[in-house]
Amino acid sequence: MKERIHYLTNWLQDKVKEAGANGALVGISGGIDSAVVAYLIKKAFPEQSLGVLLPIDEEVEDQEDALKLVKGADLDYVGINLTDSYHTTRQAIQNQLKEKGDWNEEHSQLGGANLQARLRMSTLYAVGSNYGYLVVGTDNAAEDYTGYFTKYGDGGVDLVPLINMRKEEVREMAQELGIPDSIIHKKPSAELWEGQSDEEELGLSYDTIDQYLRGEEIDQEDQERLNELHKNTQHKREIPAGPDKFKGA
Ligand SMILES: Nc1ncnc2c1ncn2[C@@H]1O[C@H](COP(=O)(O)OP(=O)(O)OC[C@H]2O[C@@H]([n+]3cccc(C(=O)O)c3)[C@H](O)[C@@H]2O)[C@@H](O)[C@H]1O
Ligand SMILES: Nc1ncnc2c1ncn2[C@@H]1O[C@H](COP(=O)(O)OP(=O)(O)OP(=O)(O)O)[C@@H](O)[C@H]1O
Ligand SMILES: [Mg+2]
Repeated sequence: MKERIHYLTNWLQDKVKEAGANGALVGISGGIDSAVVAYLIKKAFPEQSLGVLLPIDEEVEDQEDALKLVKGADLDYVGINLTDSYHTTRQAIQNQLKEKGDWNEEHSQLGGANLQARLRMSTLYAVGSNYGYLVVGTDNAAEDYTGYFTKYGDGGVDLVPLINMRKEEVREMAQELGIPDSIIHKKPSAELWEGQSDEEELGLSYDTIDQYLRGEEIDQEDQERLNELHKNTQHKREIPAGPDKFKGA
């Protein structure tokens, strides 16, 4: 793991240099994926890295794990509360669509969740452009394979250092980096609604997804679910589709 940490640190330095950028930032949720990225960018750019805390329906001061993390990593940080922006935008959308008679209540939870992820993405880019920093994402191999991220939300980033790492490898790296156990053993959650759990929503455990990613066989029912998730989210792993060049007159 030490070598892999060294490899990713060098890779981050190379990519930032290639881009002519000054450093890197990451959104800090208090979960393990952003914790590992936080430690990596601090190693790569000790004086030119930033953690960004973006609570929605919570005060910055109440983001205990996120604050513990940035302090433990000795990472410079900023907290920007997006609660008002989120509710104002969501309410405006809902009001107008209700007025048109088109509001779809069934889609509203997921719509709100994805709006949160995209507001965070817009904020990270605005902060990044202030410092000349690249936006570093936290998606791992399991999330990438299942498409478990918001297109242009948490998936909208410049660099994805953990993209080849299974969740078990992220945990192992977190241990090596000295990330607190309370963060490592926390139940994975996007926290986009009350009680959300990655594994419940996916219908698969990370252990099962990791097993598949290690090239091992998994239950047929799990394999079918995994195939369905992967197939339905293919569009998220590609650049937007455009037609072939028009060859007519
Ligand atoms: N075939 C296709 N070709 C091109 N575009 C296609 C498409 N099918 C859908 N789309 C587009 O994609 C949209 C659906 O994708 P998307 O907007 O991403 O939304 P969707 O995949 O429905 O939901 C995002 C999922 O990621 C999870 N998530 C989000 C954020 C963070 C985390 C976390 O772990 O922290 C997890 C979230 O809980 C949810 O399960 C559609 O509304 C449509 O615009
Ligand atoms: N409150 C928040 N403030 C800043 N960034 C956030 C916040 N919530 C989510 N994010 C960003 O969205 C990313 C996706 O969340 P995700 O839940 O997949 O990762 P995680 O919380 O780090 O780990 P885990 O998957 O184990 O919960 C986070 O890693 C983080 O960069
Ligand atoms: Mg999380």
